[in-house]
Amino acid sequence: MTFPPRRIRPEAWLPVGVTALEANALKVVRSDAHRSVLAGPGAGKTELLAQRAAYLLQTGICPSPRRILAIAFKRDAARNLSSRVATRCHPGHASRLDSVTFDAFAKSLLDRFGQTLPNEWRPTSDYEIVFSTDAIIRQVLQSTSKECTNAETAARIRAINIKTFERRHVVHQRLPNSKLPLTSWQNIAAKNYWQRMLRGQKCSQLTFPMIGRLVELLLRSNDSARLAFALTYSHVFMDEFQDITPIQYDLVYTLFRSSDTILTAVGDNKQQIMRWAMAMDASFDVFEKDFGAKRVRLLNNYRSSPELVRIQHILAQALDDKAPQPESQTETMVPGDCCAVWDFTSPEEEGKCLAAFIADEIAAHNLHPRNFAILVRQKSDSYAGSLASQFAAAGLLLRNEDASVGALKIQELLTEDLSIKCMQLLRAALTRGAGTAWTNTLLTLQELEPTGFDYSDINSRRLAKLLDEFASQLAQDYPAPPSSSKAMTALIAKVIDFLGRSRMRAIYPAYAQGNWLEEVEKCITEHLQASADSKTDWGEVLDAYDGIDAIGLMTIHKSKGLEYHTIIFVGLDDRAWWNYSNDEAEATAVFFVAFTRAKQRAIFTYCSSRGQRTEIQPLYDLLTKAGVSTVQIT
Ligand SMILES: Nc1ncnc2c1ncn2[C@@H]1O[C@H](COP(=O)(O)OP(=O)(O)OP(=O)(O)O)[C@@H](O)[C@H]1O
Repeated sequence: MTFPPRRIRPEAWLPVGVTALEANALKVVRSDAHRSVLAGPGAGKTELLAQRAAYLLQTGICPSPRRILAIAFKRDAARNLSSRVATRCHPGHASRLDSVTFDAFAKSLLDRFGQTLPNEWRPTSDYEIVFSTDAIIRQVLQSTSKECTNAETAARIRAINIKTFERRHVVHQRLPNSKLPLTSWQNIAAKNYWQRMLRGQKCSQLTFPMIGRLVELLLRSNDSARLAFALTYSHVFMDEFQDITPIQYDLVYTLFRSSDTILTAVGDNKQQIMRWAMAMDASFDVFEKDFGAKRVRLLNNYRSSPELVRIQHILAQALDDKAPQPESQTETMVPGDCCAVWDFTSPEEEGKCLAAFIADEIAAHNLHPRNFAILVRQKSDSYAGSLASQFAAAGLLLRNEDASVGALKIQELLTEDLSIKCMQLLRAALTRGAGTAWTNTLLTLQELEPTGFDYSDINSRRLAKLLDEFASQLAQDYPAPPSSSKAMTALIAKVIDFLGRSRMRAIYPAYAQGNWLEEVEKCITEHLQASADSKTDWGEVLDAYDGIDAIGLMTIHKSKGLEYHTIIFVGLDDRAWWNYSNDEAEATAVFFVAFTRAKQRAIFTYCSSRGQRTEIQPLYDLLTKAGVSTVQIT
């Protein structure tokens, strides 16, 4: 694909990389007003944002040096959008899209402006990011209740639920400019908790929700910081808007409500599976009211076959009886049932049958292991062991993407920028025919240039020469993967040194936090060492690192935003869905997310030795209503 480096007239602009967009999507792409886009799975919401970025950048409607800010909830979603834009735009345009997670965005603001917070709320500049722990909350609540002179207040504080304390009483509302007024027992407890986290140790300890609240306060009370942001960003995109928390929404509101920045929010209420993590109610309604955003619906489904879309619609109606009927834009490619429940007598039989089925499908239909995903509700470890050995017996590699390597899960490590850059460089230097890796590494070097890259030939040649020299030396020093962990550590250190540690820290703020860069470096080394196990060819090692030939096993939450030819959900039983009756709506949304990852086929397995299916009967009823049959596999 070639990208125009210069401006295109808006009326001459055409979608890039897709043949067409549905009419409503095109309207949003070209819109000059706030919009909210509600659409079902596979409707092309993320694609719409990528096209809108291309439109705004290529036409100059987002004029240099102004930028687009795209905020997502997860790193892989942020990366998904930036890589779609990178394949649709000239690098000079694509580099003006900042696609970040909410947490990274809030943290970068705290790092830049945190010291301007009022005394009462100012953290130490070397603050640490922590997760709230029951032990600290318990300790704060106990000491607060002991200090209380009023017996009733003390009793109420003692009775606070530790699990929901932070959400309900600490970060539930905007912070005041001065001290928290001690007008309620909740505020007394919250104040002591803030004190403990801000000043209880040598450096402040903050959770991401606390950071969000502090940043909202600092922007509210710092006009010039707010103005700087509004001037920087002409447009803001928010994907998966159904999952936004009140903390994140308040931050967006404070930053952009009074600015000329244009906001686009896309999402699907039926895929709201983060209520446990504070996702707000009716986020689209609130946004539309506050910003005067007009709502647009998309009706196409570019992912799933017509039959899968028909079944999806029955599930969708259980979540929203007014959900419009989407229209599949793809064809059915598989013969027979595209959805079924398979009943097994034992997990061994189940593993054997699934492995044989996938192996046959790969052979018969020219599919690839990555076309399949094994999904589980949670605790992937408890399924991985036995499935992996059955799969290995059938010549298939199953990889638990949820398994930990050091401080990260494999799936998280693979979306870490440091890991991506290191693997690209190793591929470019140590494998044959790695043209794409070479190009991407050059782009990385451009991105990491200290003064910003100017796209002159002389500069491009200078970086290409640098890379060439480094790659040749690496190939000479490491003809085969090192077998000792010491040598592997030295290799990764060398690669990161070449990219430039301080530049990585400057470009990716997460790496400027504590020793996060070194933590990720350790994970990369550990995972590469494991991937190199008894292999002598660099190509095979790097493929193993990326899991290129492996079938991924992951939780439904981790599968969000992804798509596969075939998904196999293992364990449609009460034990896996143990909290089904606590929040039926959310559980049904989780089920909907799993089902809608499939392009061509969705299979659910059940094994009586793992649990009953009484509690989750409503999920089975939905499948039955859609005409999905249950097959006893013997
Ligand atoms: N206009 C289009 N033409 C062709 N294919 C498209 C179009 N829009 C999206 N797609 C493809 O359809 C699939 C789903 O798109 P996308 O991931 O953007 O959907 P989504 O609405 O964000 O999905 P979900 O909410 O389920 O994660 C992707 O493979 C994408 O490349």
